[in-house]
Amino acid sequence: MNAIAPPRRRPLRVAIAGFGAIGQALALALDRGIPGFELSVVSAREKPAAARRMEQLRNPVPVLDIAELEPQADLVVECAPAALLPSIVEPFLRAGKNAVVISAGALLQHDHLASLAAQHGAHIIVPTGALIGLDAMLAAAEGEVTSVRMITRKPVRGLLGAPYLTENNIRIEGIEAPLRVFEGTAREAARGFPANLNVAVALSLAGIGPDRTRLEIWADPTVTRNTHRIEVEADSARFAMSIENVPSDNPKTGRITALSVIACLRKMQAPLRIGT
Ligand SMILES: NC(=O)C1=CN([C@@H]2O[C@H](COP(=O)(O)OP(=O)(O)OC[C@H]3O[C@@H](n4cnc5c(N)ncnc54)[C@H](O)[C@@H]3O)[C@@H](O)[C@H]2O)C=CC1
Ligand SMILES: O=C([O-])CC(=O)C(=O)O
Repeated sequence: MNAIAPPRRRPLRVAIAGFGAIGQALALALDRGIPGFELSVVSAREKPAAARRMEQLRNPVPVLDIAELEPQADLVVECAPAALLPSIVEPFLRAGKNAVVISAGALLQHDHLASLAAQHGAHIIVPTGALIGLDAMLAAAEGEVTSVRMITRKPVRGLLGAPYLTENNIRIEGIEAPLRVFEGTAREAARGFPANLNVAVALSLAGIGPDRTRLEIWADPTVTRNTHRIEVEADSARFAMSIENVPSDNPKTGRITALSVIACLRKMQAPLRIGT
């Protein structure tokens, strides 16, 4: 007797909102093939430039405005400037569709998004991104966590333009030794460094929240990589981890970030899923 073949589900159509360092790398990966997904549409600020970048794909897709994405896709991957987060994900959540969010820092200013997802049976998924160890952080947070501390060191050009530096008149151009530019909570860091500290917010959401997660930021002319060290004290374990990220075309963004999004999508459809 022939075995009955399981029904073949059609691939999930992916919209990429933001066609920059992360968006382009993800588009190329989807174009090469991630099982269970197909790229259906992207959004970019400058359409002619995006159309030129689209030529790198074997199967080019339309470049539309953010407001036009939802009907064209089953899932959105947000990889745009943080301020655009609500306009990108709200239409998808309202339609009961999932959103992968990489501008994690902006979630703190828009906590209605999680309620919106719950109301419509949708999910917001935050990949580990440029960080390390969210699996251990999530597991430890099932028990008692006493402290979470993160120390970030970035080359000067990875921090230039951060509102906290401007508001506090902190000049980092031309410094010759490491300078600690911030000490505070993940919530304060997200406000002051919106394009730099998504990782601290992701860590805090996995662990003990943005008001108890402590953070130091150093502008460091001696490093070439964005470096994050995490130190956690919990009743289940003590752990310390660090990651040194090779910058992508965008000096503020580590190359591993796009790879984390690709791995996150792959895991969503995988028959065998590894990690918390
Ligand atoms: N969670 C994490 O670990 C990390 C998160 N990030 C965050 O991810 C986001 C994307 O980062 P990158 O790809 O490096 O940025 P990027 O600056 O290279 O790309 C952003 C893209 O969004 C596009 N864009 C701007 N306005 C738009 C509009 N109105 N409509 C459509 N597209 C628009 C820009 O043209 C640009 O191509 C940023 O918010 C960044 O802070 C970055 C690194 C790590
Ligand atoms: O390390 C990186 O590549 C980026 C980073 O800090 C962030 O956006 O949180």
